[in-house]
Amino acid sequence: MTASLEEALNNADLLFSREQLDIEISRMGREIDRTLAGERPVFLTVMHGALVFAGQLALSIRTDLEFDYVHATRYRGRTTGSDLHWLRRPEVPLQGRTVLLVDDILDEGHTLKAVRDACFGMGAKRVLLAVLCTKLHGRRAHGIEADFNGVDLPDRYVFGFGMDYNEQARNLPGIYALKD
Ligand SMILES: O=P(O)(O)OC[C@H]1O[C@H](OP(=O)(O)OP(=O)(O)O)[C@H](O)[C@@H]1O
Ligand SMILES: Nc1nc2[nH]cnc2c(=O)[nH]1
Repeated sequence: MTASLEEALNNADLLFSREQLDIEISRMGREIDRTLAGERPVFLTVMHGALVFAGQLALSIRTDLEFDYVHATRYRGRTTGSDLHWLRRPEVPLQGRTVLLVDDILDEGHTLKAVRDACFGMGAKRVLLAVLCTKLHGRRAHGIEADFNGVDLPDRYVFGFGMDYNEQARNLPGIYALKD
């Protein structure tokens, strides 16, 4: 049975506060500006998880951005991933464009790998990956890593700051991890 959010919080640790994440996201914005060197990218948010992070990251980037979003989900409210379901593909033409792909978490990497490949399939010339957090373990899909990363995480299920615990907790202002 699904635990309530209260039960989950009683069985979780706060890993990163909002204040700590604010600092890292501002740093990422500066790094992204330097890398873009004035080029206007498609800022492609992967819904739902990236919603909170993407808004804050966009405000930390000074280069102008063209917004679009995709909706792809592999976990669908559960704590283990399965096959990827596309609910929305990019609308903005990506031919010849640099895409800044924005997601909350790089875990096993299957989601971002599939979305990145889809962007290349639509003609993107370069796809840069920006994630709020990266989970450290040996299960990453081959050939996927973040170009811009906020914080590293232990190998535990996390929620908050856009990430869900059974579709709860996305608006918690920090990253929490379930105890093992
Ligand atoms: O690296 P992976 O193991 O593929 O996992 C990362 C993905 O999992 C989460 O999405 P989820 O499928 O939970 O959908 P959501 O964004 O709606 O929460 C998260 O937002 C990433 O997109
Ligand atoms: N909420 C959440 N989504 C994920 N997607 C992949 N890993 C995770 C995780 O630890 N938490």
